[in-house]
Amino acid sequence: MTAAPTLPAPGAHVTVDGLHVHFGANAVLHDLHLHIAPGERVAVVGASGGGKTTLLRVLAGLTPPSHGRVQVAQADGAAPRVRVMFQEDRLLPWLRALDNVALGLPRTARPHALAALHGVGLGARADAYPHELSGGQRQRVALARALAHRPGLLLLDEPFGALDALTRASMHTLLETLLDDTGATTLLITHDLDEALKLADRVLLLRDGRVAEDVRVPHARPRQRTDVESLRQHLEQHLGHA
Ligand SMILES: Nc1ncnc2c1ncn2[C@@H]1O[C@H](COP(=O)(O)OP(=O)(O)OP(=O)(O)O)[C@@H](O)[C@H]1O
Repeated sequence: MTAAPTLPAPGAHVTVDGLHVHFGANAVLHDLHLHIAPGERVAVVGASGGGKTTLLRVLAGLTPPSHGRVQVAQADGAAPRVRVMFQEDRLLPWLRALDNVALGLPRTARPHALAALHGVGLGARADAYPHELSGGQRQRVALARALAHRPGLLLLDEPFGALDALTRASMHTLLETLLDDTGATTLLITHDLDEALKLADRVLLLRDGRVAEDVRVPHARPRQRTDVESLRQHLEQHLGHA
């Protein structure tokens, strides 16, 4: 019998070598190289249309590379579990919150799905349909669904972009706690430099289809604004030219 995936997966290792993605004549990613260590949290920023979502989709296996090598590997050799969370929650409207979280998990993992829902503070709303939840609550269900699969690699595409500032701030705190618990390697696409500097260990700036800047964020938690202010200014300056 196959065991239910109830144990945390160690973070996956990501290797991208010489990645090119073309859509017809449009060369979106051009000789991109990237290594992400297990458990690392990387934010990706850059101009609109600069290829951030394309990179995420390649890592998710949704867009094939035109050239190059992309590898997502678990340290223990297990098949990597990759989950994606988008700006819109993509919950199935006809399924209750718990059923949305449990979708794709074996029946034996249902208690685990409920635990994930508790983890995002929505254990009491397990029977609610998506339309009965607020936007922030639906994103929390989406986050529980992503994490219930114990991903080795969590890919987040502007997951909090549609939320108000207060809800976004509480989602940041929640995400940090949950990532500390799961150890998932994380790639976060964001337009918000403050969000990038708050949540990530590294910030990558994409320009001309490549990684133009790769900066490490000081590790102190909670981070003080002064720790990251010079980094923010540095990235802002480069974003201006992205
Ligand atoms: N399936 C596709 N077919 C053709 N062109 C595509 C496809 N997907 C993306 N593109 C093009 O690739 C380029 C990069 O798009 P992508 O969504 O990766 O950028 P982005 O950096 O995520 O942008 P944004 O910050 O606005 O979300 C754009 O010019 C876009 O039109």
